[in-house]
Amino acid sequence: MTGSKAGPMLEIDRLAKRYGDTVAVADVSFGIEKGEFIALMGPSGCGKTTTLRMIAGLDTPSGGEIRLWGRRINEDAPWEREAPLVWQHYALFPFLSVAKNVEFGLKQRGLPAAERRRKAMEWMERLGIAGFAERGVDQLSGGQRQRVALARALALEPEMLLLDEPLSALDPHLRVRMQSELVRLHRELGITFVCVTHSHSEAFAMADRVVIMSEGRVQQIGAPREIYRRAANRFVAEFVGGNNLFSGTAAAAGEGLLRVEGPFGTALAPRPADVALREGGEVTLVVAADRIDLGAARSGAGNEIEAKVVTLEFVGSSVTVFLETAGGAELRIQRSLRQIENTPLSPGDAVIARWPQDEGFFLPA
Ligand SMILES: Nc1ncnc2c1ncn2[C@@H]1O[C@H](COP(=O)(O)OP(=O)(O)OP(=O)(O)O)[C@@H](O)[C@H]1O
Repeated sequence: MTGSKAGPMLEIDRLAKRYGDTVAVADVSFGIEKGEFIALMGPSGCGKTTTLRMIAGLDTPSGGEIRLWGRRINEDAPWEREAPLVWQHYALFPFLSVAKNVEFGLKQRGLPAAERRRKAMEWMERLGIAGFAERGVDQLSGGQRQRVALARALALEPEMLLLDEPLSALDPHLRVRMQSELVRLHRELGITFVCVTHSHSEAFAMADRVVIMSEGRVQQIGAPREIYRRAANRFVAEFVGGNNLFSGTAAAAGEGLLRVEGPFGTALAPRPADVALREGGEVTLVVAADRIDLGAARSGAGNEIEAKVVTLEFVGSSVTVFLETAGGAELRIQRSLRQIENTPLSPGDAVIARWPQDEGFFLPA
């Protein structure tokens, strides 16, 4: 093994990929630590799959560098890479048994038959598919096939596992179960996982850090909580959902606070120290929908906005209440079903939306 083991395991440095006139990846840089679970997320066409394919060695970058333990690997074929990067998807061999599928990569590596079988059995047991070892993969359910694909990838004992939309073919119930199985495997094995997904819930439930991409660029990298609670820009604030974006004019309000006035009303929030927001300029205040409370009357504390209930949307045990302010701005509030049951609401009701000043933050100008 060459290269130093200090610093990130994998470095993506100003990576770019063009197909003719199409820019699939414009300029992407980030590092991955050994043992991390990273999710690449973004809207369709943002370049996440292309980024993963370049890490896997299935596509050659047009610009920039990929370094594994400090060594450039741009031109290395997948099988030449010091750490085998495993592409995990659904493509199993339908004419081979489960065991033969799991053994496949080991056979290619020239492992003796007895050792292949032993290793394959170990992984099949670990993933709960040993009982189907001799069955054809076409006789398995979606979830069982997914486990075969995982066992086949993990039998190679890779340093890094690359997963491309690993759960998208499963039904919602199974998806949630496999999601926690992937998290458990990751924790037990200590292998680095890099997963591409378009699903917020998947990325935020599984990953240590999420990389949010748009138009071939990274918009934000951070722990799920960090991204939810403090979006770096408008794209992320809108993409992750669950946020209110209030636009208006800024005015100083003393004591490190900035006031914003707009169609939504008036609110105060901490004046950002690191961002140049001009008084009298246009600013956008972000307030998470689950941080806003509802009341029947003003209390005189924090930010309070008068509004009318427009509609309520029920999803599982969570409710989104859509409100309209006197100035015609939309405001959304997220509550649990239980909270709503305690104070029933109907369209047309007049309410006060309130939140503490330090729950809001301004987007960079
Ligand atoms: N082989 C190719 N030839 C030409 N254009 C390509 C090729 N592969 C990808 N692209 C283009 O590059 C852009 C990024 O594609 P990519 O597959 O990386 O996006 P993505 O974020 O994974 O999207 P999705 O979630 O839809 O899979 C898209 O505009 C796509 O059409």
